[in-house]
Amino acid sequence: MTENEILVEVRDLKVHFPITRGVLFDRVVGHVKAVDGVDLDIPRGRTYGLVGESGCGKSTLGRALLQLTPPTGGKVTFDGIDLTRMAPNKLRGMRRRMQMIFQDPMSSLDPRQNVESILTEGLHAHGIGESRDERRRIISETLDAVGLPRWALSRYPHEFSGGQRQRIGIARALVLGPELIVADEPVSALDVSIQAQVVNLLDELQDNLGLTYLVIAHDLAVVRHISDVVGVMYLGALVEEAPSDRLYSEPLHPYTRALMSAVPVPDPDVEDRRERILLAGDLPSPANPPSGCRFHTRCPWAQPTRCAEERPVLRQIGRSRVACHWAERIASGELRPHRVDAELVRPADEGEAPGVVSAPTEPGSYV
Ligand SMILES: Nc1ncnc2c1ncn2[C@@H]1O[C@H](COP(=O)(O)OP(=O)(O)OP(=O)(O)O)[C@@H](O)[C@H]1O
Repeated sequence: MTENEILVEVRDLKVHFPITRGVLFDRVVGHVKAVDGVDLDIPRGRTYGLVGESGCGKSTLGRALLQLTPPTGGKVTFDGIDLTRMAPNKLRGMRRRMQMIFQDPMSSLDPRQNVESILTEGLHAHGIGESRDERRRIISETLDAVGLPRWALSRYPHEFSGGQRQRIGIARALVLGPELIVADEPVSALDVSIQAQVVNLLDELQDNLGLTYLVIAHDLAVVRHISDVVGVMYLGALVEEAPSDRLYSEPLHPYTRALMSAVPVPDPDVEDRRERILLAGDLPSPANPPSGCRFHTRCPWAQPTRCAEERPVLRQIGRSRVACHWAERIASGELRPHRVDAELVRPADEGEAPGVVSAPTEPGSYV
């Protein structure tokens, strides 16, 4: 493996779901542009975190990357192989190398199958293991790797706690020896106390097995600790992508700043003074996205020129890629946030400091 070898390359990926109407015959009356032109790279052995509010297209992107949802356009290359042009039978063979972990292990595990049967099923489907003994060995090693005891094999999913069920879900993916794992909200159904254990397990498995992850989460804290690079999605497109430390210390896109400002800081002094940006209004419909920059209808920094007409491309600014026409001038403080159907409030002790925009929406409703 070479340093920074790209395992997954996504180019101009689009997934548009048709909206149909009609009594006798379905007519296509529009499209939900769930993913609408995404470019990203995931280096081998690294973790790409994908964040954004509900409905912005994260899951659809993850599924399209694995070709579980057929893309409408664009290209996904895995280890140099173009998956979007692959015949279905060849793609089935590739699935072994690319696995998915789901949010709710209870609904993704068949309650009628015991753990042994759940794990053996994948081995059979992909013709892994020459003999029964060989398959048993693979399964035992996988159980050890995810920290489940041997007696788990004869038990059924409902006999386990949420955290253990997620370990079964991870084992089911791992038993096939994948290189890439797409984890869609892997811990959001778990108690906070259990979340860290599962995140640590994913981390440890990556170190031991050289796995590559795409971790999808609406919770910025989950993604922060596990990701090398984080991409922020809004209405089907990436608005910012940066190394994890950089994104959290210096968010450049107004939407990223809004997301970050919703995360509480443990230090009470910093917490009192930190910028809070509550976005106005709801997420527009992906069937009818705003013109120009999709975020301009909610952006506290939207300008009278360009924003409503010209769709910004992701462009490199320092170590980040940002899709905002004004990112540099916002970062320097030259452009100030203004009222967008929202009330501008300044922290009492900060005078002319950047404004805090409060909106008549539920706090936290956008993350
Ligand atoms: N099979 C489908 N048919 C039609 N529309 C779909 C389909 N799957 C997803 N969508 C729509 O595509 C958009 C993106 O959905 P997606 O589930 O990818 O978002 P998300 O960011 O993962 O949200 P969540 O965290 O709530 O799952 C939504 O508007 C959703 O309603």
